[in-house]
Amino acid sequence: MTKVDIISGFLGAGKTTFIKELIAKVFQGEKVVLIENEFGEIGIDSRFMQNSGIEVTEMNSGCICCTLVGDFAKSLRQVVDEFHPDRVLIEPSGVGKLSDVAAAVAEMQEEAHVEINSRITVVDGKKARMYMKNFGEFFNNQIESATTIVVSRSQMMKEEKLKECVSLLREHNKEATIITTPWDQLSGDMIREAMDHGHSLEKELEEELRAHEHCGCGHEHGHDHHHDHDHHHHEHHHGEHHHEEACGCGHDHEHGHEGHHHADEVFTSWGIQTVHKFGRKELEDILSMLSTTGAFGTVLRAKGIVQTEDDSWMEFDMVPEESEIRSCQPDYTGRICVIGTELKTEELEKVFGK
Ligand SMILES: Nc1nc2c(ncn2[C@@H]2O[C@H](COP(=O)(O)OP(=O)(O)OP(=O)(O)O)[C@@H](O)[C@H]2O)c(=O)[nH]1
Repeated sequence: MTKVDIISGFLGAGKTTFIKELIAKVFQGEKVVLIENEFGEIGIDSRFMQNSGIEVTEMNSGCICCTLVGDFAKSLRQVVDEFHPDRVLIEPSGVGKLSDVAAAVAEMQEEAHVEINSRITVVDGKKARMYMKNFGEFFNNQIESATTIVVSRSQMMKEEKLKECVSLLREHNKEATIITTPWDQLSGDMIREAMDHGHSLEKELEEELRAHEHCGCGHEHGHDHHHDHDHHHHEHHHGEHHHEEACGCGHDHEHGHEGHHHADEVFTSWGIQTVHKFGRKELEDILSMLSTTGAFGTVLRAKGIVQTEDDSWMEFDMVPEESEIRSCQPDYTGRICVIGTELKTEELEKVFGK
């Protein structure tokens, strides 16, 4: 039986960084495959995993919980058949709904010989309040569906702010283990323990689900459930399709007060491959403009790898109010990906597409 751990989290939360930590500290000696789903068409992240010694399957240009759900099921089956791994890590795109991804895995648990071990959500502690308010439909779903929540950037937060963040998370999930200690201070055993707690929650949920399986509405219900134990969020999964209409079974099918959208109805991405050689200052200025002006739409994430004027290479990461540029090894070509809402692609083209 292959264990499946789903590591979700909103755009730029720290999923990839946390997965690196898991591979280095927790899954040593295990045969691990990572299925990585990027919303943008230009994949950036797989290169970060190149030296980690694990197999990486990339799925770009859409969301494995909506447009790519069929491809995703196929990929999961394929990696299990081909590699017989001990563990498959799934990194959904930052705008994926964890409940939908988990439902897609749950649907094929038996035939693919996999079992969900944990549903982890990485949360940028500094932005939790803002994302809850602005993108609650996606952000809260990831919180509500998690068995373990990992707060990133907690080392940059004052105690008061961290407390506030935890109580916000608790409003949406009373059961999950919340990791607030910076993960680089935790031993592999401690992280595993927090995940195993998630595992027992997952089992409880499955049992609870079996007990409630038939509500008599004639619809097939997915194998997923919010575990805030209030039943306002009773959600129905219908494989690839999401029905908005009332089904008359007497349950409240509201998908939270925010409505029910696919990620590609709300978020857009823009990307290019480029041979342009950027100056460090030039790149810094662009990232600062993306993050502080509305001239490019609402930019929630930018990342990439580009060549520099002196023929070395740099990779960059930008989330609102935070950007980072690092030197790195050369890549086969320069690549840039930007994700946000109402992106002004002509403006992005002007600054990046030289
Ligand atoms: N200081 C600090 N930076 C962090 C932490 N976690 C992530 N980051 C930074 O945040 C940026 C995004 O991190 P990623 O791990 O790529 O985030 P992601 O969730 O995989 O992002 P997507 O590509 O949007 O899915 C990077 O610059 C990281 O170095 C953290 O705990 N502390």
